Amino acid sequence: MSSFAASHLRLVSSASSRLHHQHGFPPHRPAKFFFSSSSTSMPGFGTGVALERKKKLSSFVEAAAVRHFVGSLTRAEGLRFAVVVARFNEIVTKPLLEGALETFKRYSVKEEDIDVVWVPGSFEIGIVAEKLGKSGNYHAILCIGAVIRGDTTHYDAVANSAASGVLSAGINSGVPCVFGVLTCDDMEQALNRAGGKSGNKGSEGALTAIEMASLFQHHLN
Ligand SMILES: Nc1c(NC[C@H](O)[C@H](O)[C@H](O)CO)[nH]c(=O)[nH]c1=O
Ligand SMILES: CC(=O)[C@@H](O)COP(=O)(O)O
Repeated sequence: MSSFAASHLRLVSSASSRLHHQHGFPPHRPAKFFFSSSSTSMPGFGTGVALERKKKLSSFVEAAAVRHFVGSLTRAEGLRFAVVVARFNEIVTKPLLEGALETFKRYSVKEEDIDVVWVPGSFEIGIVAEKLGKSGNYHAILCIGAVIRGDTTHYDAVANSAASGVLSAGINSGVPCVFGVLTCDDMEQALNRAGGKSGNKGSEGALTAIEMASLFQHHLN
């Protein structure tokens, strides 16, 4: 398992209903908005170490009452995803998509819970992501593209539009939209990030999509 995934697993949320009752917060959203099952704790929470530190560090006492909400990578079953992929620079976006699909599979997302939508270029990703988000059919949308610098300022326009398009799609639809669009100076940089020596950013994007989908579905719903 990658260190990225391992750190997610360590960060599984924990808090006790005792704290909930003690502090009576949030008054309007009781159990449902609260932590879900996990025996794994934030480091130091509810342990002898925490009690020891409580005595020494009054600020830690306050910190112990703070509730942490983190999406889980191990509760992906049943979550539905769309992947919006740009055909432009397909030699890069195809391996990014493959990396994403492999990662979804590895984290127990079923093939029938994933739809892949192709668009001409990264500029077109945002509008499609927003429509998919608003459809109510998906828990998260992963956006994949590769913008590679040319001779003119066209690169900046496409890269910035893709970023703001994906951001707007998430905000306007209320569904997490993940930015898996490479913005590279040359093809070598792009291929290195599509399964080459710098990893696969499509795979990383899938992990982010699972975490965000879980956060929304299991904690913020
Ligand atoms: N140059 C790149 C583009 N350009 C195409 C645009 O995304 C768009 O399809 C066109 O302007 C029509 O609206 N797309 C990329 O994904 N990557 C590029 O490097
Ligand atoms: C986005 C690009 O880099 C490319 O398609 C445009 O290249 P150019 O700036 O050389 O026209």
